Formats: sequence, C-alpha cells, structure tokens
Amino acid sequence: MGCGGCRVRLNFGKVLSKVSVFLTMVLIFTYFFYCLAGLCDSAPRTLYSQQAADGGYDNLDDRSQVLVDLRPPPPHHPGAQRQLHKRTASQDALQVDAERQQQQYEPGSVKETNSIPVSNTYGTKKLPNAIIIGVKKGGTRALLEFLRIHPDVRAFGAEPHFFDRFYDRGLEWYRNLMPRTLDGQITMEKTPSYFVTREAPSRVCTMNRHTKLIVVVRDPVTRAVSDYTQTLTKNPGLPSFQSLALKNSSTGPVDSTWSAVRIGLYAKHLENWLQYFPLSHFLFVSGERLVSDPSGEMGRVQDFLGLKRVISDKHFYFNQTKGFPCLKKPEGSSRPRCLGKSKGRPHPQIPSEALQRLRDFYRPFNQRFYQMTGQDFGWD
Ligand SMILES: Nc1ncnc2c1ncn2[C@@H]1O[C@H](COP(=O)(O)OS(=O)(=O)O)[C@@H](OP(=O)(O)O)[C@H]1O
Repeated sequence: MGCGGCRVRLNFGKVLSKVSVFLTMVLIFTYFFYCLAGLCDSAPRTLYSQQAADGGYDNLDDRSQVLVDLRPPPPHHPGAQRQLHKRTASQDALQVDAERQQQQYEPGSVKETNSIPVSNTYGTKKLPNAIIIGVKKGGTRALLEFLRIHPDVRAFGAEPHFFDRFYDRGLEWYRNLMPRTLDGQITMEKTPSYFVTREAPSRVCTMNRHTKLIVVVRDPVTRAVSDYTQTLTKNPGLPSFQSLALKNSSTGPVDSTWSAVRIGLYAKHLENWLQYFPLSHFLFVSGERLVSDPSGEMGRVQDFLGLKRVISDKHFYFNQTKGFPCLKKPEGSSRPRCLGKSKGRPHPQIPSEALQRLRDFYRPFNQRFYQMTGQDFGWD
C-alpha cells in the first residue's frame, strides 16, 4: 500500500517533469522563432533616449550600424549608461531646444520614417575644441549643420549659451552637454551671442586658450533686417524697423543702442576678443558666400579646423523654392533636406532711405573690420 502510493506519486512526478520539459521546449522554440522574425530587438528604442541625452542625432539608416552601436560601452566607461540618465532640468530644457532646432530642417515633402535611432555610447564627452561664436543671423545654423556631415565633427545641436547665460553652472555641466567623441574627432557647439558678450572671451580663454573660434559674418544691414524679422515674427505689434533703427521717429541718427544695430559693429566686438586670442585663432566665414558657394566656404572651414576636405560640391544642391543651398544627405538621414522655415525667411520691405542711412553708418566700422581681419567682405 505504502509502496503503491509511492509509485503512483513517482509516475505522477515523471509525467509532470515530461510536461515541464515539453513546455520549456515550446517556450524556447517560440522565443527562437520570434527572434528570427526580428521582433526581439527592442533595445535600440530604449537606448534612443540616451542618444538624445548625448545631444547627437545619429539616426542612422544602416541597420548594421545599430548592431555595432548596441555593443556594450568600452570598459573605461562603466557608468556611462547610468550617468546619461542623471540629467538636470536645464539639460532637459536644452535637449527640447535641440530637438526643436533639429526640426529646423524641413524633411521636404516626404516624412522621415526609415531612419533608425541608435545610441552612441562610445567615446568621451569633451569640452569643445572649436566654437561658432557668432554672429546672430549670420548663417551659423547652416554652417553647423553643414559641418555635422563631416565624420570627424560632433556637435551639440542646440545653443548651450554657457559663456553668456549659464557660466555659473560650471565646466562639468557644459562638458556633459557635449556629444561623445572618439580620438581624432572634434567637439563643437554654436552660440552666436558669444561674439557680443563682453565676458565671453576671457571665459573661453580660461577654458582653453587654444580654442578655435569661427565667426560667420554677414552684411550688417541685412543682418539687422534679418534680426528684426525674427523679432517681428514673435511679436507682430513691433514698431517699424526704421523707427527702431533711427532716433527721433526715424529722422535722427542711427540708434546704436538697439541690439539689432549694435551686433553689426563687428570691429568693436572683435577688439574685445583680440585681447584674449590672437587673430590666428579666428576664422571669418562669409555668410553671403556660405549661400552662394557653400562648398568653397566649407573648404576653408575644414582647412581651419585641420579636417580632411570631405564636405564638397557633391553634398549640396540649390533648392529653387527655398532659394538656398540644401544638403543632399544631412547627418543621420538619407534624404535631402533644407533648413527650416525660420532660416531664409522673407524680409519686410524697408524704406531705401533708412537702409542707406544704416549703410553709411556701418561703412567706417566695416572698413576697420576688413583691416583687422585682412579680408574684404564687399558689403559697401
Ligand atoms: N543654406 C541655408 N539655408 C537657410 N538659411 C541660410 C542658409 N545659409 C545661410 N542662411 C542664412 O542664415 C540666416 C540665419 O542665421 P543663423 O542661423 O545664424 O540664425 S540664428 O542666429 O541662429 O538665429 C538666415 O537669415 P534669414 O534669411 O534672414 O532668415 C539665412 O539667410
């Protein structure tokens, strides 16, 4: 009786173990076929947020690159992944800004759907070696986006405003915003207001006196109108350009205290920078030539940065509708793209007399700027 009961329990146990082996096999095969169907590679999506934290936009189209990038980070970065989640509110805000600015690219008529987000957990975050310090409305976004197609350039997408607004947050905060770079790659950012910020030169110099500085300059009169157009878009009730640029209801002298006018006094701002950096540390990019001959201007920029000339004619096409050069293949995309609507927008009509007054006002400052830089930008 006792033996019989034991045998029954033994048989029951054998059946149970066979069933569990069978169920395990079913589970293994199901998972195997599920993976074969490519449905178990959800990792890239979870890691995408990290890539965003990097400030990079590496939406690679090549699926194999995804697998490469999914390898664990190198051993000298054990905490890299965890660290990426430790973000401050301001970093989040900047990221939103970066994404907004990234949307300044127009995907044309077709929505980008085939790019696969991947993370970049390689490399280290470094302080910038080169900064686009100005000028506002000069063409700084175009320059940065053109540079980003170079494999040896990694740039933070938004404007970090470290040397003017957030200096008290410290260099570590700034460094953390930067994308990761590998040996031989350069780190860049652009914040056009640095050029006109009194404290910026000494602060940049304190960070690294070897920093390369790029200034995109544009005819100060057109630049002022462009600046005004941007403010007008945000604030449609703004007084007329001429009433802001000229004192005494447009009858008096030019009002150089108005920021749209003041920013165009390039020689004055450059004097401040030259107290901390020699001229050899600067490259002055012509905003006009960046539009009329982007590859020519990009050649100069690559030489200045010590980069191989990779960006060339074949990367650009002229978009007739936009009226500007656009990229055939911007970073992270296989589709041609132009900068967004806020770049290259139509300017309001300004009375020619007001424009002439401004032209006359700027002439001596422009001449001085040409002398200082050894370059004639042909604005007169
Ligand atoms: N390729 C291309 N596409 C579109 N726009 C281009 C391009 N190259 C230069 N530009 C000129 O860039 C001007 C905006 O300058 P910034 O990017 O420096 O502006 S900002 O300071 O970052 O707001 C912008 O000024 P507006 O024309 O007044 O909109 C453009 O003239």
